[in-house]
Amino acid sequence: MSFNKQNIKQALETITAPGEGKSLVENNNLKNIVIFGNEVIVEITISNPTLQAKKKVESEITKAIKSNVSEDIDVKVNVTVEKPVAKENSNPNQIRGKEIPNIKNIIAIASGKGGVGKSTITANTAISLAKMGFNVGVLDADVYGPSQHIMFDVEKAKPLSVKVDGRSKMKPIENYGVKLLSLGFFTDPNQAVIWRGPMASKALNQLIFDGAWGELDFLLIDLPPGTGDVHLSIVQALPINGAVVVSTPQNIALADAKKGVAMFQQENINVPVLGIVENMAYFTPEELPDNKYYIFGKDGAKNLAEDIKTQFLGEIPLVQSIRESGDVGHPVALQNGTVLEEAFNNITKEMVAQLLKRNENLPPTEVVRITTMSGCSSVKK
Ligand SMILES: Nc1ncnc2c1ncn2[C@@H]1O[C@H](COP(=O)(O)OP(=O)(O)OP(=O)(O)O)[C@@H](O)[C@H]1O
Repeated sequence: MSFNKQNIKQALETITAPGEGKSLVENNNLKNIVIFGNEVIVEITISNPTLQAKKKVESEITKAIKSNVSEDIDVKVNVTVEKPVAKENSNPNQIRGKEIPNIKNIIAIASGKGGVGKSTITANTAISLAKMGFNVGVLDADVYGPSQHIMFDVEKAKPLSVKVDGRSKMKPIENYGVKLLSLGFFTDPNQAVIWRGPMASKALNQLIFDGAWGELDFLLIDLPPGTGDVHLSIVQALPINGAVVVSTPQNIALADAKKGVAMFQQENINVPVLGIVENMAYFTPEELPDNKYYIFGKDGAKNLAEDIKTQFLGEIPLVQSIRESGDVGHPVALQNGTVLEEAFNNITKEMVAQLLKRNENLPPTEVVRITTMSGCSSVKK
C-alpha cells in the first residue's frame, strides 16, 4: 500500500463542509495531514460546535479515505472548533449568511398574513423572470404548506441525486424554465409536519446548499406566512439580497404586512425590503375586464408603502383565472399578450429595478448581470 498526502487531500475533496456547499479543502477546513506508515492523521477545524457535527465529519473523513485511497489505512481525525471571526458590520445593508457560489441574487417573498397570494406571486414572478431570459430557481420554504410543486405541475416529482465535483447534490425539478426545490417533494401531503425554527432552517439550508442549482441569476424563496421563529432562522442563515412583502388591501392584512416589513428591518436581520405587492387589489370579472370592484378597499398596500417609506411594486387584480391556473399547475404568467401576463411583468421589472438599486449598496454579492433586456426596459443597467 503506497499513498501520499495528495491522495488523502483528493479523498477529502469529496466531502462537503457542513452547510457550505464547498469541499472541506476548498473551504479551508483542512489544516494538516500527517502520515506515519499506514496511519493518517487529519487535522481539521469546523465552526459548528455540536458533538453531532464533529462525529459526522470524523466518520465522513474516515469513510472517504478508506473508500478512495485504501481500506487498510488507520485514520485518526483531530477536530477543533473555531468560532468564525465576526466581521465588523460597517455597511448597514450587509447581507446576512454565507454567499452561495453561482447564485447571484436571493429574493425572499413574504407576507404577514396567510393566504394573501404569496405563493401565487412567487410562481408568476419566477416565470416572468424566466421568460425575460434569466436563470431562475424557486425554493419553496413554506414549511407549513408548500404549494410550489402544485403550481409548477410537478406534484409527484422526486429530485434525483447527482454528483457535482465528486459530491452528491439534489437536482432541482425543472418546469416552465424554472428550477424548483421544495419541502413538498419530501413530505407526505396527508401528514402535518411540525417544524421548529432550527430544524426548518437546517432542512432549507440543505435544499439551498446541497441543491445542484447551477448558475442562477435569481433564487426566489417562498417563505412561510407570518413573522415567527422559522422566519428568523431562515433569513439569518441565508444571504438574502432583498425581500418582497405581499399583502391584500384590507386593514387586517395590511397590519400584518407592516409587521412583515418591520421584521426584515430589525437590526439583527437587516434584509433590505425591495417593496410591497398588492394582490387581489380589485375584483375584475373575466367577461367585464374594464370593471373594477374594490371589494377589500382601495390602494391599501399602496398607502402603506408610502407611509412606511417602502417602494410600491404594483398590483394584481383578483381574477378567477389566477386561482384556476394556479390550481392546475399552469400559472397565468405563462400566457402571452394578456393583461395578466403584463401585470406580472410590470411587478417583476419593478422588483429587479429595486434590487439593482439595493445591490449598489451591497458589496458582498455580485450585482445581477442582465443577460437579456427583453421585456426589462425599466432596468437602467
Ligand atoms: N390575484 C388572485 N386572484 C385570484 N385568486 C388568487 C389570487 N392570488 C391568489 N389567489 C388564490 O388564493 C389562494 C391563496 O393563494 P396562495 O396560496 O398564493 O397564498 P399564500 O399567501 O402563499 O398562502 P399561504 O399563507 O398558505 O402560504 C390560492 O387558491 C390562489 O390561487
